[in-house]
Amino acid sequence: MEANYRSLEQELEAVKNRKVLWRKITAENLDVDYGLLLPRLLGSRLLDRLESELEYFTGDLAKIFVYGKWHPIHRQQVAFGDTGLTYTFSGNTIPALKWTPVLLCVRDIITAVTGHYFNFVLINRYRDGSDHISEHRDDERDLDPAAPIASLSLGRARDFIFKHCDARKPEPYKRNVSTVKLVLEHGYLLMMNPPTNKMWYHSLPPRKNCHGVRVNLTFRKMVQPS
Ligand SMILES: O=C(O)CCC(=O)C(=O)O
Ligand SMILES: [Fe+2]
Repeated sequence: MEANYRSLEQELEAVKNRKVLWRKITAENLDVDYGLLLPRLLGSRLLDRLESELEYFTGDLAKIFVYGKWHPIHRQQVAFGDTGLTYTFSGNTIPALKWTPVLLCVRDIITAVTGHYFNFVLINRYRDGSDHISEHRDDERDLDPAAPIASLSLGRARDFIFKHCDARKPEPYKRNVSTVKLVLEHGYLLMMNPPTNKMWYHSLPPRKNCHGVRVNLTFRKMVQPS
């Protein structure tokens, strides 16, 4: 009775030919594309697989160092990538674990659909609406500044907010630049294209009434260790 059964990897492979209908959103120095990559059931199958096979970092790798103190992160986190890559952000350095077959498969479909190459993925797991990520820019030295970041969302939909750096400044430097809000939904891919991460902060704020897990995969291009 296996004739009609296709493995997750085979199903993902078929997405390589998918024509994503992108919605482009632009503002001053902000350039993002947003579109459905994985049909609902396939997205759920992928989420189930990640939920059963991923183990998230613990201990020092699940902390950040800000304002002179170590803090636990308000979400779970793990990273995979090419051998030897590390990612230093928020005062901590995390290593890339060896790619799993399914993560390589997802990376390759994103490359097929977008034309961009990635050697690293940071995975964030939000257990419920109290897990979140604060305003930040992904502009670290380890990242290739000319490459986009591809962010795949699975599970519970969450608000995602972009804020221009000048809108965060104190008076009289502050400028009134409107925030850009998106709801990141199950199966959708968000491309953050340069120079977005130079000028715009982004966050996934806590949402008290949101119950359920969200897993987000941000595929990135790191500059190789020299
Ligand atoms: O969970 C998300 O959608 C975004 C995560 C993020 O911004 C990051 O890992 O840098
Ligand atoms: Fe980010």
